[in-house]
Amino acid sequence: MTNDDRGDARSGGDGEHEPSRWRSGKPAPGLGSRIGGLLDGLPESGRGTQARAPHGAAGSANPFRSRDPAPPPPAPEPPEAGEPVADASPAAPEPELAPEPEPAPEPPDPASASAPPAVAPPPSGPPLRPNVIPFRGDRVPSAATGPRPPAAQTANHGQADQHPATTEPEQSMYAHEAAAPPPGPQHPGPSRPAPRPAQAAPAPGAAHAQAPAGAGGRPGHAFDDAERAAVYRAIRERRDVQAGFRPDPVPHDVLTRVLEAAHQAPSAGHSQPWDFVVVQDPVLRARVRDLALTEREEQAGAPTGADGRDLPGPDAALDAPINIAVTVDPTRGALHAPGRHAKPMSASHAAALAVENLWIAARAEGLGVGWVGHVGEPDIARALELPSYLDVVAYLCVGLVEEFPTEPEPGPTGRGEGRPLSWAVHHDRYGRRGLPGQEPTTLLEETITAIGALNTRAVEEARDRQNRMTKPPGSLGILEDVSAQLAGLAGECPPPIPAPAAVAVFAGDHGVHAQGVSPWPQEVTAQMVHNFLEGGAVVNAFAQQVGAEVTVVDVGVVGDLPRAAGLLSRKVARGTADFTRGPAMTREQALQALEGGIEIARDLVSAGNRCLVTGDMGIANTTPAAALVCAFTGADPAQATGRGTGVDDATYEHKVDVVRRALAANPVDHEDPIGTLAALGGLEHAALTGFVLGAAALRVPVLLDGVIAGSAALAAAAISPDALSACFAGHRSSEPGHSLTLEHLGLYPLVDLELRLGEGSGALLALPLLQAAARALRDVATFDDAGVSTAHP
Ligand SMILES: Cc1cc2ncn([C@H]3O[C@H](COP(=O)(O)O)[C@@H](O)[C@H]3O)c2cc1C
Ligand SMILES: O=C(O)c1cccnc1
Repeated sequence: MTNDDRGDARSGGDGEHEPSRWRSGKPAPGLGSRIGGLLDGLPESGRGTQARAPHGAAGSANPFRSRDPAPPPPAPEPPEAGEPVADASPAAPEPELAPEPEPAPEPPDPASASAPPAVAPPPSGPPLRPNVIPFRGDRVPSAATGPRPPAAQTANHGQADQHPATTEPEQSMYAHEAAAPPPGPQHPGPSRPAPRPAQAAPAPGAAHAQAPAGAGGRPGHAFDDAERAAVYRAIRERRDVQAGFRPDPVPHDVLTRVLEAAHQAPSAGHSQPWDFVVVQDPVLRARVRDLALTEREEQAGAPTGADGRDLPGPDAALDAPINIAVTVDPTRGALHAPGRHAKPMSASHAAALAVENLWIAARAEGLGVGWVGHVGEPDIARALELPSYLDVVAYLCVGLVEEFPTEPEPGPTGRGEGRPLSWAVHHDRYGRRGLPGQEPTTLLEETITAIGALNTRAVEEARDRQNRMTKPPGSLGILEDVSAQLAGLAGECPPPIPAPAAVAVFAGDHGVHAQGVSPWPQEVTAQMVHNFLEGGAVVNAFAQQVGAEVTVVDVGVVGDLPRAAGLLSRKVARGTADFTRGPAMTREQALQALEGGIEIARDLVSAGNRCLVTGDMGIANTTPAAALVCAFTGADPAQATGRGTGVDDATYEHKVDVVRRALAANPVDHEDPIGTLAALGGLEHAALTGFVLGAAALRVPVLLDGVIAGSAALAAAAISPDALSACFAGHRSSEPGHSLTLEHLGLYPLVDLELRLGEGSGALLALPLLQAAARALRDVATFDDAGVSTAHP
């Protein structure tokens, strides 16, 4: 890195480039009008950055875009002054992940060594939580019971739960029933078979299942408060327990009740296709343990960077006093049982439901259950010498445990918080997301709304700490800016170390390849995807070196790709159209790819990753990247176009002309960044744009690779300027369009090694720098702490 380079980057960006209209900070051009009133009706504080000052020389909201000595104007505070955008981060509580109210006291659980917190009643105020029962029994919601605004609905819950008998009818979720009894039998009628008598030890409270409606002081079929709380508690506190089993025997009656619960699972045609092989023989359990050990060793060398150490300990099969293999016989039941032929998986689904019943009942009994999920089922079937017509659905380790983990089982990275419910609920059409009673939004709308500026308080704390750290002020150079940006992004100082990291390599093909802009045949895109999956590409080597995981995403490869671990199929189209003749993509295709990128960011973060790294693969993709750079920065094609994989002079001239013709064929609408992306980008560029927006919404840093990622970041910043708060330029590519991009966005490249590869290679090399910056802020002692004298004034 030279001083000259630094000087360039410090200038903050406008240079000779016309200050682009993309940086005007206006509401994201075209979004509101073109994708259905994106910002309409949002409160000012919920508009993300759309109404705020833009980045860049004209008034940067991000103090790191420029290294000018003059202090930039303070960034506006995010909606909750001084706080991270809590509801945008999976690390911060989502509405449904809100802290539990104080647990109600309850008698200690005799079967569990340490009594877990008692279940709390549903909260009495907003926000909406899952695990509430808006409607009871099996009746369809009527107008009277249909979704209500969240506040009213939750208020009803609180009141109904706390004072069911005295709740005002119009406030009660049961009001309609008080006024008019629901139709249909209140008691199990003759058409409904009476519950079967328990065959062995009846479950506690089983008698209640036969109680007439109204038991517990409530009309209808609902359980009373304590029973409902117990049901939800058992579901919520079910844990995958992989360690800490006690050798104590499991009492026969307890085990029988748990198996009885499993045996009551639903199955097509009541075929009950499961069996439960209760394994106590240490020889058999040791066989399964050995299988688990082998799997762990094999995964340690997996090419995508998965690490066998992340797998649960293999010893649970031996430590737990009982193992249970839940098997399925797909041929059991009547030949014409419903679904038998149309849905061949239905038997396995039923057996999986039996597993869940078993698991929940075991939790209620204080028994830990750990699923040995990473060993092949056929191997387990062989180890247990099962009949050939049986398949294994689950192998469970069961026993009394020292304690139940307080948090749900972590993801493969060991850090996963899981997906909030609101990400998983769709209204009518997939993609219209929201909790019951909420106005559904698209993924893109929700994402843009969540994006916010850096937290200035955390930035100031970082600056203050850096000046007190045992080093001369400013001596960590750019890394001081980096760590302060990380603090502002996280909303806390010191910020979390950006680890683990995951690189997503988005792959797509390009219609413009037909114009001869790359010396490489198009099929190299698909061939390289295979190479990534085999672990043979540069991105794999670099990811391995820096401890990142590689995920490959097919957003638009022309050819068919096989199903493979580490490959996500999100194919929007088989390549784009030739943009010298019209738009490369339709708006719908671009939106689909954008949302695909957001979804990948969400999935990687909810799996526990704390740094996202961009990667790309697509023969000819430097051509649309150059076109996007021209469109978003105002650069001329002769400035922005590079040699990509290494074209000769004649091809280079032709490539510049192709970019010029593409811009002529697709006049840029400065009010419409998504339209511009659709017209001039590629599917991987659009997905990368979504990936950047998704990371910013989650307040997780995103390390940008070269010109492909840079052109996507230009689009992301045009859609939502504060998305740049999450962006770190991993490196400076040799592609001239990339330097223009960095300058325009005011991003400072961490590495400058004349790389011109893509795939995520340059960004991965910068990962240790990003992590070191955060670690320094966290670990370096202050002068006070270390007793080191400060400089003379
Ligand atoms: C073997 C090979 C591996 C690559 N890995 C990344 N790229 C990079 O080069 C391509 C863009 O350059 P152009 O626009 O000139 O085609 C993209 O696939 C990009 O990811 C590669 C290219 C090749 C040939
Ligand atoms: O900078 C990049 O991302 C790049 C450069 C050349 C070829 N492919 C990608």
